[in-house]
Amino acid sequence: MEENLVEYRYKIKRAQRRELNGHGSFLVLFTGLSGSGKSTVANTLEKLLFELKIKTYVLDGDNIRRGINQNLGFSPEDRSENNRRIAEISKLFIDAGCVVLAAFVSPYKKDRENIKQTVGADDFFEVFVNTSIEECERRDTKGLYKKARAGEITNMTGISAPYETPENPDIVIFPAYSPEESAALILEHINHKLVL
Ligand SMILES: Nc1ncnc2c1ncn2[C@@H]1O[C@H](COP(=O)(O)OS(=O)(=O)O)[C@@H](OP(=O)(O)O)[C@H]1O
Ligand SMILES: Nc1ncnc2c1ncn2[C@@H]1O[C@H](COP(=O)(O)OP(=O)(O)O)[C@@H](O)[C@H]1O
Repeated sequence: MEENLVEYRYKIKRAQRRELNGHGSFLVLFTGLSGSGKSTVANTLEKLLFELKIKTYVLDGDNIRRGINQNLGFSPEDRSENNRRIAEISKLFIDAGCVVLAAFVSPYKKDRENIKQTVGADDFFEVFVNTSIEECERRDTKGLYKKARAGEITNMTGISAPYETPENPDIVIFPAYSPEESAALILEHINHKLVL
């Protein structure tokens, strides 16, 4: 990091923004294989929160990679950098008073740990979307698994790149739950974080 940088202390603080919004702000990180249901559940939860007049924002792997992270691929180093930037973006949104719903494969334990450290443990909630590789491959919503099996995609998580299962997620979601059930369950578990 550049050593001649001094943090400018903003006059309006995070606590004041939370007060203005009337609710807490934090990151809900959805991690799991491609096709596990991260985006579906994150967007279903956002709808529930939106209806409760909670200020939210969804950060989704595919979308972020089409914009700010378009220079990154799927090597372990690029995934780490992708996750690092997501953490920093989440931190800004949390500072702005929003509940951030981030849906990323985030396959490495170290990267998820770094995200937690960046936003702070109190402002971090980890959702493991525990859908098996077999089920994700059966869904193959984007045709990526087929391409990976054909050798057209390298570094495909679950096929030719690892997914390190979360050891201590705050909640685990299974495919037996409908997206609505999953969202409602997560809401129950994050409710206390919303209360100021
Ligand atoms: N090789 C490989 N492995 C995994 N995923 C791949 C790959 N290539 C492309 N995609 C698509 O990119 C999305 C995953 O990007 P993420 O930013 O979430 O991944 S990571 O956290 O940096 O590992 C992922 O989105 P989701 O399907 O929503 O998970 C895929 O659509
Ligand atoms: N119980 C479930 N929960 C979430 N998604 C499910 C479920 N059952 C089937 N699906 C389907 O699986 C797919 C998951 O895709 P998506 O949400 O984009 O996953 P990811 O963001 O993890 O890649 C969607 O087509 C969704 O409709």
